Amino acid sequence: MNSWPAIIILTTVWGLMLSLHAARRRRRRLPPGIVISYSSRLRVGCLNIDLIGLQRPTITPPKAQTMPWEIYKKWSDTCGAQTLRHHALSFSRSYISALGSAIIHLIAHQSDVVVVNNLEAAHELLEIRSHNYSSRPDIPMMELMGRQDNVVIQKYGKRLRVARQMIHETFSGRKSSEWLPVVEKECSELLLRLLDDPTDFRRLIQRYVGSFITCLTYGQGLDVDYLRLVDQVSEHGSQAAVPGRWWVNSYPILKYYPSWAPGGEFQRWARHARKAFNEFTFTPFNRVKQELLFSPGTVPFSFVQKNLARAVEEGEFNTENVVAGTAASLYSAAVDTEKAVEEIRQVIGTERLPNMGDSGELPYVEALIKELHRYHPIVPLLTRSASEADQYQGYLIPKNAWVLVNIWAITHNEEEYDNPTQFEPERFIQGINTRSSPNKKDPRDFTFGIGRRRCPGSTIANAAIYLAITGVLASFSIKASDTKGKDSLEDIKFSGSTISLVTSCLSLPDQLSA
Ligand code: HEM
Repeated sequence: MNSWPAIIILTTVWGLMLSLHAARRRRRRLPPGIVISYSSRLRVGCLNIDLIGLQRPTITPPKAQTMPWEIYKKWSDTCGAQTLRHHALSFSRSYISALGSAIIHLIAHQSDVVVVNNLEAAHELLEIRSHNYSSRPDIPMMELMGRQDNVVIQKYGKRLRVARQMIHETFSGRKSSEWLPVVEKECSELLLRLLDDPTDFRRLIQRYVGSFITCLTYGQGLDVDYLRLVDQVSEHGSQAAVPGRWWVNSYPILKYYPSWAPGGEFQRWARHARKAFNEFTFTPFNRVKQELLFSPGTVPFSFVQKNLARAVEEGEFNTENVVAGTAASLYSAAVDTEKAVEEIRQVIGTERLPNMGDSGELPYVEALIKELHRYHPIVPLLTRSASEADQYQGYLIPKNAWVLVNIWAITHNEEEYDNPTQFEPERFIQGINTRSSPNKKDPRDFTFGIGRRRCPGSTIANAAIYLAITGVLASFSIKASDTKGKDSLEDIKFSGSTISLVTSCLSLPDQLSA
C-alpha cells in the first residue's frame, strides 16, 4: 500500500500545529522564563533545582542551600539567556524569549508564575496598577481548613477593605496611646523574665510577641490551653502552605473529593485542622462578647472590644464575623514575622551588639533595625495574583498568574546597596564609611509590602522591635558562646517558606547576661 499520502497529511498537520503553537507563543509574548513540569529536576546553569516544590531548591555547589528568591534573582540577572536557553532546549516544553529582565515567567504546577525582581517594576505593578495586583492566589487547602477569611490570604474586595480599615483605625500611630502601653508592659515583663532566666531567651522573646498580640487582640494574655491551641493552629498553617504538598492546591476540583474514598486523608486532615481553627478563633472572641454584654464598662481595650462595641452601637451586626476573622488573622500575621526578627536580631547581635551597647547611640539602633530588614526580609516573596491579563514592557502577564515580588532581590540590589551580602548597619549612617548615605532607601518601605496590601501592623511591629532591642541592650550584654568559636554570618540558615525564619545558626549566643 502506498503510504505517501498518509505521510504528507501527517507532516502537513504537524507543521500546521507547530506554526500555530509558535504564533500563539509570539502573540502571548510572555516574559523570559521556563516551563516547569512535575517531578522533574532541572539544571539551570549552576543551579540544580527540585521542581516538585518551587520553594525547596538545592544548589551544588556552593554547599549552602540556595533559596528560591536567590534563584529567581540569578535567573533574572546573573544567568544570561544563553545559559537558560542551553538547558531549556533539552527540556521539551521549555522556551525563553528574551535576555535578562526585571520580570521572569515560569509555569509551575499548571499555573503561570511571574516573578518581579526590581523595585521599579514592583512599584509600577503594585502601586500604579494596584487595581489589578491587590488580590491573592487561590489556596484551596486553606478554604478546606476554614481559613478563607484570614486577612492575609483573602481576595481583594469589600470584606478585606473593611477588615484592613478596622486594623488601621485600631492600631494607627494616631491611636498609639491606646495600644503602646500594652506593648510596653509586655516588654517590661520580657526583661524581668530574662533577668530570671537569661538562658531561655528564645522562648521568652516568642512569648513576648505572642503575649502582646493576644492582649492587643482580646485584652488578655496567653493561658496554657490557648498557647497549646496556638501551636497546633500555627503548625497546621505551615503544613497547608508547603508547596506541592497538596494535590488539591493544584487541582481545586479535589475540594469535592469525598473524605471516605481512597486518598481522601487530606479531607480528614483538613476537617481536624478546621475544628482547631474554629476553637482558636471563637473561644477568646466569645469571651470578650460575653463581657461586653454583661459588663460593658469594664472590658479592657482590645481590637475585639473596640470593633465589636462599635458594630453593636452602629447596629452593624453582620460585621461581627469580620471582627472575629480579622482578630484571628492578627496572631498568625504578627507572631511568625516578629519571631523571625527577634531570632535574626539575636544571631546578628553576637557580632554587633557590643559595639552598639558601647556607643549607646540611637541612630545606630535605627540603622541596625534597617539593616536587619534589608539583610534578610522576613517575607522575601510577596504573593499576589493578577486579576486580569496585563502587559508590562511588552510582555504579557496572564490573568490569574501568581505574581511574586522578589523583595529579597530588591534589598540585595547592588546598585542601591553595595556589598549586599554583607551585614553593615553603617551603610545607613552618614560618615561612618565612604559608601554610606542617609539617603539609602529604607528597606522597611518594601519589607512590609507594597501598595494596597501593605502590612497594616507595621507601626506596632516597629514599636515592638524597637522597645525590645533597646530594652535588652540597656539591660544585658550578649555574648557568643566561647565553645562555638567566632561568629559567622555564613552559619545562619533561613527557611525557604513564605515567612522565612532563622532555622539554625552555629554561633547563636548561648545566653544573655544581665
Ligand atoms: C517585623 C514584623 C512584620 C513584618 C516584616 C510584616 C510584613 C508583612 C508583609 C510583607 C505582608 C504582606 C504585604 C503585601 O502583600 O504587600 C504583611 C501582611 C500583613 N501583616 Fe504584617 N508584618 C509584621 C508584623 C505584623 C504585625 C505585628 C501585625 C498585626 C498587628 C501584622 C498584620 C498583618 C496583616 C493583617 C497582614 C495582611 C494584610 C493584607 O493581606 O491585606 N503584621 N505583613
